[in-house]
Amino acid sequence: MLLSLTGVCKTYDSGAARVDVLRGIDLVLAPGETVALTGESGSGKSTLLHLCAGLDRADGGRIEVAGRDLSGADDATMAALRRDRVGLVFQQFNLIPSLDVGANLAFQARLAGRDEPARIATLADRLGLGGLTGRYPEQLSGGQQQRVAIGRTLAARPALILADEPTGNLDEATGDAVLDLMLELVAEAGAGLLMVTHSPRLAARLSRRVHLSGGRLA
Ligand SMILES: Nc1ncnc2c1ncn2[C@@H]1O[C@H](COP(=O)(O)OP(=O)(O)OP(=O)(O)O)[C@@H](O)[C@H]1O
Repeated sequence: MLLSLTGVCKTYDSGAARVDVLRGIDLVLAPGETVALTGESGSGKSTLLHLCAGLDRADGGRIEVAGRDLSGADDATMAALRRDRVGLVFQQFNLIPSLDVGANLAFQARLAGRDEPARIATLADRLGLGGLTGRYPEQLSGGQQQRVAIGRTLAARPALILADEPTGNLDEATGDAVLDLMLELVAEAGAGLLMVTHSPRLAARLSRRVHLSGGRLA
């Protein structure tokens, strides 16, 4: 299984306020599956995604990513897992401003030890960025920047992609086009995708939907 969560709990304890955000989450995601994670604002969607990415730790339960148990993993192991197996796409594009589009696209793949210039060029073309590889992020529109962010993630060939409202900053038509492309590329790679979205319309495009409410998934 690509991603497996069993009885995952998370509590935030900020002084007097104690919030049980996740109260026993069970979820499995197989290679090739695309799962939409919906839920009201504050229901814990980003928290759940961060736990799966090893950016934060659960208080209870078990999370396995690509067969590796995250509970006992140290920070270096978590970082290596993010570098080699997990791709993250966030609403903020997080591109590197001092690198041009081509270098941004190649950056994570290089970190993961996958220096594949021909693949990067193909990805850039597929993403409609072929003529823009010499530009810098500030010279791109929001939709173009998000396509670079998605391309950069996919270039590293992650087994699992975790996306937090990846098209949240884009207008509907651009968001639809970017999601189409992302789903196409994810399917070709046989990767798994867990995507947070507020949009039932976008959620309907994925192979499965789960809803977070009251700290549990339904
Ligand atoms: N570091 C933190 N310390 C304390 N409370 C936190 C922390 N991070 C998140 N929370 C709280 O945990 C709850 C879940 O937050 P989270 O960001 O996971 O929700 P979300 O479903 O992603 O929300 P949104 O859809 O608005 O982005 C919220 O009540 C939030 O205030």
